[in-house]
Amino acid sequence: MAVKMIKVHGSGNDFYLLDQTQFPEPLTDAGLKQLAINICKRDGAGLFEGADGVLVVDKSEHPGALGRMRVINADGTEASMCGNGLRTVARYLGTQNSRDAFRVQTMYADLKVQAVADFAEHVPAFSVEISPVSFDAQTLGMHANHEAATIINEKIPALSDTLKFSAVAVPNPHLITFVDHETLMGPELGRIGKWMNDGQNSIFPDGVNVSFVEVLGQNSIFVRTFERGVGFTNACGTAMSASSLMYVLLHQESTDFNQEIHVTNPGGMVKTVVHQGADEEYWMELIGNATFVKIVTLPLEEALAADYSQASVTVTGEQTAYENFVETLTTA
Ligand SMILES: N[C@@H](CCC[C@H](N)C(=O)O)C(=O)O
Repeated sequence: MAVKMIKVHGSGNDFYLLDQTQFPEPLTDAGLKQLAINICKRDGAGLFEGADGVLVVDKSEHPGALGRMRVINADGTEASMCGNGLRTVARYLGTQNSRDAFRVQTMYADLKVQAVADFAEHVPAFSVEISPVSFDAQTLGMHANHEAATIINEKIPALSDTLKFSAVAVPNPHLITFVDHETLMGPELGRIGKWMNDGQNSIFPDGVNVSFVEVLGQNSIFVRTFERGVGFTNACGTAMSASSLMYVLLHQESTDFNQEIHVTNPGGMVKTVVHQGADEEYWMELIGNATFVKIVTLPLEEALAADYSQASVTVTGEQTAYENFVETLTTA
């Protein structure tokens, strides 16, 4: 049996999108994990250039949801959400069903998604809802500062003498700190990110996505992320949403809810808007590219055995358009 996957990305955070409805029976969780570990490997060991994870699309039984998205990280662990991935899944399901605005089932919520104006020619873009938000240590799987119930803009002395962290689940766990440019580009992010995701530390035993954020100007931030289950990525959509939330909450003197925030990252840019709902709950809009790079087909048995010799590929041409778009960001 052949498996068809689409290589996609949002801000350079890249995935293989696997529609399980192509199979007579969906793959088992063990099969999905093995596939993700095999095909995502970098440096020529995976399928083509590898990926940060696999986006698994399934049918949804939920009324109003056009489909379901599961996120398998490159190391085979499953994440509750993926903001950059959701935009590409929204594009995939929207095209299949000729719909512009709908919901997608994710692990904890059926999230609103919507097609928006292209970022540039052949750079289609989507807006996706990021929620639910929680600061609760139990939800985050966090054991820090003598079992503090929340950590918002506070030092975690075990991690760093100087940095102040905020821990927030959106709903996957994030640790956010605002830093100067030197710290943004320095070694601390790698040190803390690797340590918090070693599976042995007592602060985040299940791991956490760690982001360093530099404020570039009013409603303009740069986010660099070390992702749980992956490592350094070009961008992490939920991290950029969590960082935008903390930017609004901690910089009320210069910004507020419902304002568009320009978020740059090593792979490009997105826009975010932070909202506070009627019940005081926070939620974010994440708006960015949903790029389909190529379509890859290979025998399933071979993909599961990490043999890519019979893989065939059709390139869409969208990556060139995306790279041209990113070029305009650096020359603007
Ligand atoms: N890249 C994603 C997040 C993927 C999941 C993350 N690695 C985790 O384990 O929580 C995004 O764009 O949000």
